[in-house]
Amino acid sequence: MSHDLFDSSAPATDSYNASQIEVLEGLEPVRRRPGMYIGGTDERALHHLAAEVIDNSMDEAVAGHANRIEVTLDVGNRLTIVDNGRGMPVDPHPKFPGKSALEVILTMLHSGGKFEGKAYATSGGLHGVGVSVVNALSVDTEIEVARGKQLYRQRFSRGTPLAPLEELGPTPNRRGTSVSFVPDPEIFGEHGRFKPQRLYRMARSKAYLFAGVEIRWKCAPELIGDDTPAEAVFQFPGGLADHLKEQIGTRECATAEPFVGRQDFPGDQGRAEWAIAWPLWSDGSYSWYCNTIPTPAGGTHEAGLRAALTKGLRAFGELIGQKKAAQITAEDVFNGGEMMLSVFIRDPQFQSQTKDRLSSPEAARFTENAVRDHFDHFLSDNMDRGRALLGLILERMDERLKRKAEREVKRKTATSARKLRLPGKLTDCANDGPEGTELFIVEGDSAGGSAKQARDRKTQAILPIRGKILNVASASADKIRANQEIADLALALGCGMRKDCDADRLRYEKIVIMTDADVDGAHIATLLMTFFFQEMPDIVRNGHVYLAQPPLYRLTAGSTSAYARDDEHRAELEATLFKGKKVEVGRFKGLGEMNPNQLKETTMDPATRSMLRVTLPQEYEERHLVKDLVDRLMGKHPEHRFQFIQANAASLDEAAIDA
Ligand SMILES: Nc1ncnc2c1ncn2[C@@H]1O[C@H](COP(=O)(O)OP(=O)(O)OP(=O)(O)O)[C@@H](O)[C@H]1O
Repeated sequence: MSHDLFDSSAPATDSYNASQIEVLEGLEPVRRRPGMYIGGTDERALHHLAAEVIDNSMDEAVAGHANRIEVTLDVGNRLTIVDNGRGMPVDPHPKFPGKSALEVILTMLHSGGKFEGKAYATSGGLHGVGVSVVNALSVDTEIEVARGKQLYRQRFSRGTPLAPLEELGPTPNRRGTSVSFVPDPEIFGEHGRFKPQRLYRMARSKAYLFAGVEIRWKCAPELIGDDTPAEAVFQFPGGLADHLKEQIGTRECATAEPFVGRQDFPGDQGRAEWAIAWPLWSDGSYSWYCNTIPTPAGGTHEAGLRAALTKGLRAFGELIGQKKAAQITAEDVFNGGEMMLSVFIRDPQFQSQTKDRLSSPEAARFTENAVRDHFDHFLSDNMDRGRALLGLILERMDERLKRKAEREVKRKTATSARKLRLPGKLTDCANDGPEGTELFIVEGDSAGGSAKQARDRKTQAILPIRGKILNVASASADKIRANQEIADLALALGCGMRKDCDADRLRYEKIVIMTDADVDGAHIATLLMTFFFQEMPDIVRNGHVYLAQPPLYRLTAGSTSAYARDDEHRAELEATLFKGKKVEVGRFKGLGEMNPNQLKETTMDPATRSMLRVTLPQEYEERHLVKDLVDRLMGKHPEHRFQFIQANAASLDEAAIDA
């Protein structure tokens, strides 16, 4: 059966067929779009490669299989991470004949041992993507595995194995994995080099997060430029508390001891550890982790901590009769605090492969419950300590409320002061600030009345002007200054005139000249444009001035009706929409004749109206001739006008002469 849609005479689509549908295999998608996997190709992304490999060794440690990790940066931008864990599996993979598990891990996305929670309980790895991405984006990767007293090795370049897995012979005293790689300059550029200081900090913070691991840092001396040591050993039996102590140094805090704790979640679901202090002077510092992965953007574990601390302080306030404490917000508790929170949970969910933010919903409840109990004890076991902390937080709360009240007063006085200076006949819009607001300059009071009803009160202001305003091109400066209409206009716009004109101070985003669609209306619009050009040229140049396009006719036939801007538009509508129909034509004598709904629909509502933006003719503007043109057309000497009309008459079409 034939159908128009399948018509063979349709334009050829031969080139769009199965051959156009690509499936990126293996690690190709990673090289094509590295950003999807590591968040870009900048310095941060480069260091993300290091984090992926270190995280794998940390997962081995947290699972109880490793207690030592070495991080070594060598010349040639080579980074090597060695652990003494179980070693990546090397046996042939049952699903991929001829390939070892190691090769599968390194060359296939979504291969890993952390999906099921059998080999690891609370791991940072979960997507099975990390080390294969590192491999794809490295020009030289070398993996060594010591397992079952045997040593194995395989090398790769840009994700492709250079040879099959080699068995190198016995290694009786060694076990674990070594991953050594050089990031690909094709991806990260020639300048994409590891920064010793960044790696050093990364290695150190990992050690704080898990007391059961020792991390050794080594860096080729020629790479060390700053005060980063070339060698260091990190082990922190006190975990986060050690880290916090170092960070606080000798600063005085609200409580002599920090709030430090650790709590398992019920049902073997993981645990939370935290270390928090409130120095008297601090800008605040926050470190959140999940399964040793830093989550700088926070997430659900952080939300749980917020809730626990805020509710805990409010409850303590109630306990000691401090009613004010009910108004404490998380902002009061967090601002100026130095906080570290590390949770370990099963099967965590992050917002992306770069794991910046934890999104597992259960982490909020687990963390809140775990912390809350300890915090209640921290406050009430030693009442002086509780009072001291509550005192500091209440001070911060008072400051916040004071700032808020001041802002409120400032805002109010600013608005009322401004309102005082505004002309009486201006009907202003409710929104403060120019964004999205419009001033309609309307001809005559009756049109002003309709416009007031038709406007959007929030964003549209109305300024009615009476009849023809002064022609500024032929008036003296004194006369202009003395003119009330112009003074009102200038006040409403707020941007100053002549030398003082500053388009940035304009009180509205758009100024819309809305006059009747007749000769008088055109004359008034011309006078206004002359005014803007001469007195406030920048607001024209910056495109703030518009001409409304009210219709001249309303055409009706039965239940169909439409508006026509001018005679030409009317003829067009009669020949199309109303073709063959008996049309009733109504002519609007002025804007004031339209009812507010019609005015809104045709001329004022941004969704349905059309407007013209007033611009300066480019070729005149470039030659600084606009002023000259305006003077000739609008200035004191009628003979110049006459000459202009004679010279240009041929180009004026009949319709214009008609008008
Ligand atoms: N140092 C290591 N020791 C033991 N096994 C490892 C080591 N590094 C990686 N593996 C194994 O390789 C698998 C794949 O690692 P990969 O880094 O690709 O992903 P992942 O850690 O599972 O998840 P993610 O993509 O979230 O990092 C791991 O799940 C683990 O089974």
